[in-house]
Parts: sequence; structure tokens; C-alpha cells
Amino acid sequence: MTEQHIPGMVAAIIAAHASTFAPEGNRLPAQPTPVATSQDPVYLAALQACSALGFIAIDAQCLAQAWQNQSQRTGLFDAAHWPDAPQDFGLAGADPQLAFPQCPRALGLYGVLPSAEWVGRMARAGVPTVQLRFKSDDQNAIRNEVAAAVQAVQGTKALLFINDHWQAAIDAGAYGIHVGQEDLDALQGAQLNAIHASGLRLGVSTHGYAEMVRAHAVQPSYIALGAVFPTTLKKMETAPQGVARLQAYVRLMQQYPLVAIGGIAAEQFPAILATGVGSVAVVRALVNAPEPEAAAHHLLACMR
Ligand SMILES: Cc1ncc(COP(=O)(O)OP(=O)(O)O)c(N)n1
Ligand SMILES: Cc1ncsc1CCOP(=O)(O)O
Ligand SMILES: [Mg+2]
Repeated sequence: MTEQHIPGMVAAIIAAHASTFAPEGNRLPAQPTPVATSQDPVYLAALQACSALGFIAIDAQCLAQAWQNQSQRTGLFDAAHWPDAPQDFGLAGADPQLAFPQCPRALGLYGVLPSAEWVGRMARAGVPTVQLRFKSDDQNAIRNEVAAAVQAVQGTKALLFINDHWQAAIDAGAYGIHVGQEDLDALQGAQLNAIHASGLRLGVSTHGYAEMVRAHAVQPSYIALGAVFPTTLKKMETAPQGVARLQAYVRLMQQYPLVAIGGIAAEQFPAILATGVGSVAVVRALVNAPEPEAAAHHLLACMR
């Protein structure tokens, strides 16, 4: 492949994947082609094509590198084969010594909840995985709420993750911690080591290819993928990813337990579960339901 083949390769990738990633009527806007970090013709073609298909700069760069690696590994350029091999994304070779402790591969219905009271309610309703997402800057209130959430799941089978407040989670003996990309940015190496040494599980939020690669660098216990659909619960920096991208992420990230999150209600469960993701996280589908326990039972039935 040489430079003169690039326009044809761009067109071939778009033709093969537009119906999946940029279908008529449900298309993310085309993105400007970002700076190239390789002059390989496959890389350059994939960078243009993935940008045209609506992938943001860091994800288009990540995909282009993977497409270049795939072509070099297989010895051919196949426009129809969307990259999905972990080694082409630099995702192979997890180190069991450095990895965070394992959690179940299928975390099932995952309730992300605003208070210890909600955590207890949903744990008692049979939700297998719960998270305390308590937003506060008051350290005393945080410590009390985290300790109360740990108490609230006693006697149930629920696994309790604490969002953001990792030190309080360690001190209270929660099952695990959930952090986002900004939380990871703020964590110093020694703090990440402290979480690792505590033996708690670690879940990490991701919103696309580049963030999945970044999350892999810390080898968390699970990876969350979202927002799949629009959500009013949280201001997202990235567009809703949609089910087609979720499917591609699940194919690539099979080595991790995966959680889908964002804008998911009962009607979306069949499409989400068909991707092979082992867990579906919801906030409003539980918290805003007129009868939250009944909603939990219905969503648990949807999981089956
Ligand atoms: C299961 C799960 N996935 C994603 C998030 C979002 O975490 P984060 O990006 O850190 O945002 P905040 O929840 O802290 O606003 C989550 N909490 N749980
Ligand atoms: C916390 C969070 N992170 C990504 S989407 C989201 C909110 C999900 O809430 P809902 O299930 O109500 O859309
Ligand atoms: Mg957070």
C-alpha cells in the first residue's frame, strides 16, 4: 500500500462500517481528522475514515494505530475487519501481580445509588451489585455515609462499590471502589498503590477506545463503558456511545468484566445484554421509579 491508495482505502473502510457506526438517522457528527502520529498509509487511511465515522480525535488515533498493527500482523489490509484483537491495541499481556483483585465476570444488575439508605433498600431487594455514589465535600458526612452503606449491605449478598471516596471505602471495608478518568488523573502512584494494597476491587469508567487503553494500564477489576444512551443524571464530556460501539468495545475488552451504563431502562436491556456485557448499571431506572423495589425485581427479571 502506498500514499496513492489512501483515498480508496478511506472509502473502503467507510463503506464497510458506515451502516454499523454511522447509520442514517442515528449518526454522530464527522470529526476533523486529527494529527497523525504515523505516516503508514493504513494508519493515515484509518485515521481519516474513523474521524469521518464520528470517532473523536483520541479514539480515531487509537483505532488508526490498531488498524496499522492489524495490517502488519496479518500481512494484509482488510477494510471489512474492524480492529478487535487486544494485541493490536496494546492490550495483551496483563500482569497478574499488578492486576487489581478479580470480581465476578457478570456483576449483573448494578444499582448506582445516592445514599446508604438507597444502598440498603436495593441490596435487600436482591440487586447483586450496588454502588454508593454520594456526592459531597464534607469529609465527616462522607465517612458516615460510606460506613452506613457498608453496614446496610450486611446480611445481603450485594457487593458494595464506593464511588470516588477511596480512602473512606478502604477504612470502612467496602467490597470495591469505582473511579472515573478524572479521579484516576488525580490519584498519585502511591494512592493507587494504597488501593491495590487494600485488596479492594477497582472499577474504572471509560468513554471510548483511548480511555479503555488507559484503564488497562491500571488493570482494574472491571471496566465500565458509557454513556451508552443520553443521560440527564450526569453531564457527559463525550457523546452517547450507542449499542454498536458498545458491541465493539465488548468484543475488544473480553479479558475484563464489563459494565454498561448511561440512559438504560428496562426497554434497552435486551439490546444491551445481546452485546455480551455482564452487567447493566442504572441510576434513574431505580431511583426515579414509583416503586423502586418492584422496579428492581423487574430489572432483575430483564437480566435473566
Ligand atoms: C458503574 C459506573 N460507571 C461509571 C460511573 C461514573 O463514574 P465517574 O466517571 O467517576 O463519574 P461520577 O459517578 O463520579 O460522577 C459510575 N459512577 N459507576
Ligand atoms: C454516573 C454515570 N456515569 C456515566 S452515565 C451515568 C449516569 C447514569 O444514570 P442513568 O442510568 O440514570 O442514565
Ligand atoms: Mg468519580
